[in-house]
Amino acid sequence: MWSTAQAARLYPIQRKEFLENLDKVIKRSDYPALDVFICTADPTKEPPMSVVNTALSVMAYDYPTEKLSVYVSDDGGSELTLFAFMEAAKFAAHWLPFCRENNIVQRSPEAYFESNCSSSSQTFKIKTMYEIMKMKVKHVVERGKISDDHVTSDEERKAFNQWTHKCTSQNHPTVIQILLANNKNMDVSRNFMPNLIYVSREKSKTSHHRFKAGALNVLLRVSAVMTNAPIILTVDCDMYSNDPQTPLRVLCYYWDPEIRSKYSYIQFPQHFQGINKSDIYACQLKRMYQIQPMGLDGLGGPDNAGTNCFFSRRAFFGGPSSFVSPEIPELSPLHVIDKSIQSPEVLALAYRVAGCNYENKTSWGYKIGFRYGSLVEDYFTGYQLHCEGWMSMFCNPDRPSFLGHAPISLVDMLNQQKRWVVGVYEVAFSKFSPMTYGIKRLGLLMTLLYSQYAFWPIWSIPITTYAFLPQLALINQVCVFPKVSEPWFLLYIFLFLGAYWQDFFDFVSANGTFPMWWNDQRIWTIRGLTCFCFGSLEFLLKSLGISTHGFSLTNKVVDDEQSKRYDQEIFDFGVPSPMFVPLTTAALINLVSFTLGLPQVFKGNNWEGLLIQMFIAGFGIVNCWPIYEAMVLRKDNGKLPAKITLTAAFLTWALYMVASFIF
Ligand SMILES: O=c1ccn([C@@H]2O[C@H](COP(=O)(O)OP(=O)(O)O[C@H]3O[C@H](CO)[C@@H](O)[C@H](O)[C@H]3O)[C@@H](O)[C@H]2O)c(=O)[nH]1
Ligand SMILES: [Mn+2]
Repeated sequence: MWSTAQAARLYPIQRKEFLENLDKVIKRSDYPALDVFICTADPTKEPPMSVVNTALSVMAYDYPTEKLSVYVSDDGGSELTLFAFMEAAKFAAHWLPFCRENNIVQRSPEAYFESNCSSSSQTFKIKTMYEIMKMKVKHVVERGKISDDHVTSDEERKAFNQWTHKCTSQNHPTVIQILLANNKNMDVSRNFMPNLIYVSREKSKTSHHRFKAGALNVLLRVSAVMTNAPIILTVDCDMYSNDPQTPLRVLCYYWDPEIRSKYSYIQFPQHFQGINKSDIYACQLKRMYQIQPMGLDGLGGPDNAGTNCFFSRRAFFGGPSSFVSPEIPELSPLHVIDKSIQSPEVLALAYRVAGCNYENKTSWGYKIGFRYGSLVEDYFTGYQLHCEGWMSMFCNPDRPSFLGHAPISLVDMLNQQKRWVVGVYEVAFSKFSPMTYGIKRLGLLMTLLYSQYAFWPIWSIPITTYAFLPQLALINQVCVFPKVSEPWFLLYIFLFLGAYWQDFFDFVSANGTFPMWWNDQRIWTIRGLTCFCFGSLEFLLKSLGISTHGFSLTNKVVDDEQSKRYDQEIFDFGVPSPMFVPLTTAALINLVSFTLGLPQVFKGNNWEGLLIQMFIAGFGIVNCWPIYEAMVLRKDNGKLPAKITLTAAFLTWALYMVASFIF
């Protein structure tokens, strides 16, 4: 595991773009078109207003509006989301010129109004407008239906009539709604606005919808029919643009034909907003999102992170020198659009390609488009593109190009990463495993790095071993490590200090602080005992055909009490998740073994032999501190449920008995 990570240290790259030179090379009128894909899947878990903010922030890009189209995929198939977007389209007519005329850099309205924005009367007016929209959308979402007085035109009525009482999120026809067209709709300053298109693909119980990858493939096809831009940006609904010049940065690379013919995507990192000071859940994932991609960039390119990524459309249709043509010519990246997006033929074809049976007997998801077969469709797609011979790039400007929200409760974070575990195993143990398939196509170094992710969850084996074995042995006075006086002792000290120092150094060089790093290593041990174990088990059960699993959305709604605890840096256990059981058991075993070991060591009973074990148990205790607090000291709703504590106490006793029997 350690050696796979070393490849990322060999050729790290840090890039810089010189936007001021762009004008010397390209005229604004020659900019290539850009299609933006935004995914959302459930109006209750992903508040529509947050999706609206994502969309508004990219619609306000510093980019010619006639070249810009924003497609929103609503996998929840909800008229509430459509309603929110109808409101957003109206608000955009004010927001876009406001940003342009006042040179606003923060173009997500929510983030802008939260920051110390100017207090001019114009700002006040637009803020009021935003608040009214927000209230209206919130009200509609809370009630769960759209009352007649919210529908203002026949066109809107017609759109909502597509929902019948039979529609559910898993079973409904396609709805495609052009909310803004860049040759028709003008803002209040009489400039055209970008295209804004709502897409809810057809879903039926009888055909697999392939989660996010399926949604993105529908957008790939619908956008091919409507605008067919050569550049595609994918953004999740929990992110927003934090820099309106981001597409210009992309052009700095993309405009070079040499680069265009070799590179499939340019990945921007995920930076998060609202993380507490020492990032108690290590949600920034600094290593995965910021440190490693720089290293990968020097070897062949970063893996894909699902969001904040600019793709070349061509990359979805075979390798750089082996074009795979789609089943109908209208979907080809080479196809030239000669009709307006509102024309009936275009719409009819768009409806057809969004149908749930359209992909049957085609190459979509296998040779074309985003790839199916893994819950981490982003990792898998990026990997497949690299295997086909594409390269990719990592671009990390000083001002974060995108900002997003990370889960702020422990269980949300663990559930999210449990899904990732299942996803990476789906790749690791498939015919596409980096060890067998990747190695022939990627070379050794890239294979090592892809394997590092594919086999990421096997960390649970050493972590679980270290959490229990030395401690149980300590309780029974059995030494499992060399004595202080033996030369091997030094090896352990060297490995421990070396690994921790290297880890710390990496972290701090990526602008991390000591408390952040401390939490990062704590969460690493927690993962090993929770989501890594449970994800592996889930994957095993699935492989044996005993259970199935889906894409469990990461929760994006938080209650006030929870976010207050988060701001105070207090761990949130709250729900009785089975994942907490091994964690709490480990916490108790470490405590028990340390307490029982201490008097023995003081008495001088074999202290030389037990020192490392005492150290590990002590280290475990320090790391488990929030768990003890949550177990006994706290009274709030985030404390550890009594059920978990009791189960863990029983297991601790059982382990103790078994161990004394064995040792
Ligand atoms: O059936 C689905 C499921 C999810 N989504 C969308 O996928 C995105 C990511 O979902 P989220 O619940 O936020 O998952 P995260 O774990 O936070 O996302 C990370 O991991 C995913 C892979 O598991 C990647 O797709 C994401 O880009 C990456 O940020 C969201 O916009 C969802 O709306 C869909 O469109 N359809
Ligand atoms: Mn997310």
